[in-house]
Amino acid sequence: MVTARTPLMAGNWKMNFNHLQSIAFVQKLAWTLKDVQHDFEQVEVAVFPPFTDIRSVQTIIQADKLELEYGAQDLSQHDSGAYTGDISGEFIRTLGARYALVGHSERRTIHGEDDEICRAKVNAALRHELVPVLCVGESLEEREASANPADVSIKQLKAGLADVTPGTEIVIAYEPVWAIGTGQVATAEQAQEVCAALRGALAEQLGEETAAATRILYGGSVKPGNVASIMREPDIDGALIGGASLSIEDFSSIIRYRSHVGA
Ligand SMILES: O=C(CO)COP(=O)(O)O
Repeated sequence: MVTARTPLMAGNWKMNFNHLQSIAFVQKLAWTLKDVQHDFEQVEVAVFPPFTDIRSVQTIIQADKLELEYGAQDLSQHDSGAYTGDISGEFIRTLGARYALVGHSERRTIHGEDDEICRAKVNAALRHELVPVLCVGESLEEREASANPADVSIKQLKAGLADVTPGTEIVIAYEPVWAIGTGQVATAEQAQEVCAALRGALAEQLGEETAAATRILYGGSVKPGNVASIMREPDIDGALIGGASLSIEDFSSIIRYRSHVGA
């Protein structure tokens, strides 16, 4: 059973793996975790496949009774109708998904999604009983231009959660843009500083109780070699992993960070 702030290791596949590859990957991941006797009560594992893979991932997880969770990488802010190319939260929920990413920096920069769109998408996810994983984070220019590295993330968090009520399950992912896909991971101290500030902002917006129960993930060049030090920080409750989540070896090693020497 997943309880509040059970560490969450989430693999964001981005636009990788077609549905056949996704089947092979999820089966192999499940076997690998079974082999190492992964304890799913200690660490929750979720994958975020492309939309076209979700049905296949659902079928494998249900057929083999796997304890993996899954979610979508995005969703429409609309529920149905004339929105060519959009995917409704209702469709995603009907496929048994638990999560939906909102406002990943690649959506914000490549697809022009601003805070208002993210706010509408958070609300759409909640309307359809999906847990929104709101992604926030600053670019290098924004970090250098600001006295407080958490400013941009706090602004994005407050805007995205503007309509959320206390006690609602949400997940926050702090992903500094300069650390995504660059191999330049934030130090554990840098990540902790912003995640602690985000928890403070959550407390202001939704109250202490919700802030204390909400998982805040770090994302940006998480690898087997750096995950244990990141996970030692008190305000970091998991990781959102891009590149390394496409390798069974790396992703399962990240999931098993507790077994790393010195962890
Ligand atoms: O964007 C990310 C996850 O959402 C991070 O990607 P990388 O782990 O490849 O840096």
